[in-house]
Amino acid sequence: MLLEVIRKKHPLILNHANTVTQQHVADGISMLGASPLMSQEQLEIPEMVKISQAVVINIGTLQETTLPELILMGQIANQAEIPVILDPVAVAMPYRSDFVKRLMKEVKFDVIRGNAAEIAWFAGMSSQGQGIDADTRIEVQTSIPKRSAQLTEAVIVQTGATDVITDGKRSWRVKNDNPLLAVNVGSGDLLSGIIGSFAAVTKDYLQAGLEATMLMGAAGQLASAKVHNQPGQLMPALMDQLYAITEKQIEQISEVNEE
Ligand SMILES: Nc1ncnc2c1ncn2[C@@H]1O[C@H](COP(=O)(O)OP(=O)(O)OP(=O)(O)O)[C@@H](O)[C@H]1O
Ligand SMILES: Cc1ncsc1CCO
Ligand SMILES: [Mg+2]
Repeated sequence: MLLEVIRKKHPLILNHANTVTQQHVADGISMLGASPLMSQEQLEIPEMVKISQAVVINIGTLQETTLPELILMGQIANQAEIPVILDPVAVAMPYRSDFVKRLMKEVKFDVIRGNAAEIAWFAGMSSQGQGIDADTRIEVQTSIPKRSAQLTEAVIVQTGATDVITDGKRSWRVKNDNPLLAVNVGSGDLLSGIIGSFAAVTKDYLQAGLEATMLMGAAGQLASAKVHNQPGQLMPALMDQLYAITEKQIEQISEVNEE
């Protein structure tokens, strides 16, 4: 298991976060044992990527003027062979689709983490979801994330009531009992940062995606049990669990099936 490796190595995770949830992302990465760094300035990107062990690009509050910075971030990381994770927030909206196409022309992404509507877009399916939220009707078909993985050559982590982790050949489902996570804006962004933390300590990005998703699911369940249906209390409780959770607890709590 990789969590103990993260806690020992304390890898540096460079994030282009969105401006809505970046505090949650930074806190979560730090609580679980890695080290977050947020940057949005193109001129410092080369020196920042150089000291990082993973790069996470979240397009939640994208701007046209930041595209060159994101390309530079991704390209330097690609050259340095450190993992690059994409969180394609609301990618099915036409302008965002175009933005991500231009980004993916220049940058190879190792892992893409999104909800079902976002992941379906990479498979050529045109559901536009509802802004940042997925259309839950298309959530659990493994064939769609598999196709997305094959077309992008990235590991796909599709989140929802059931999470799917796939490289297009092997696939796992992780079942969640955490509806409080779904209403907390930024839990997906946080998971993308956590995936960056796991990918930072292994070249097996499929395993990184799986273990990160299991951690989030297990920590989410422990936190949900503590806050008694008060979703506003969930984020601090989740942070406490990310800090304290053990690999043994994750194994005991997670409901994981390989397909
Ligand atoms: N209906 C649900 N039941 C249980 N868990 C869920 C449900 N929907 C999402 N989750 C969990 O919530 C976390 C975030 O996934 P979600 O699909 O909501 O991401 P997202 O839409 O990108 O969120 P955001 O944009 O707010 O960050 C994941 O860990 C996922 O397992
Ligand atoms: C609400 C919202 N809008 C843009 S990014 C974001 C956070 C969820 O990704
Ligand atoms: Mg999202």
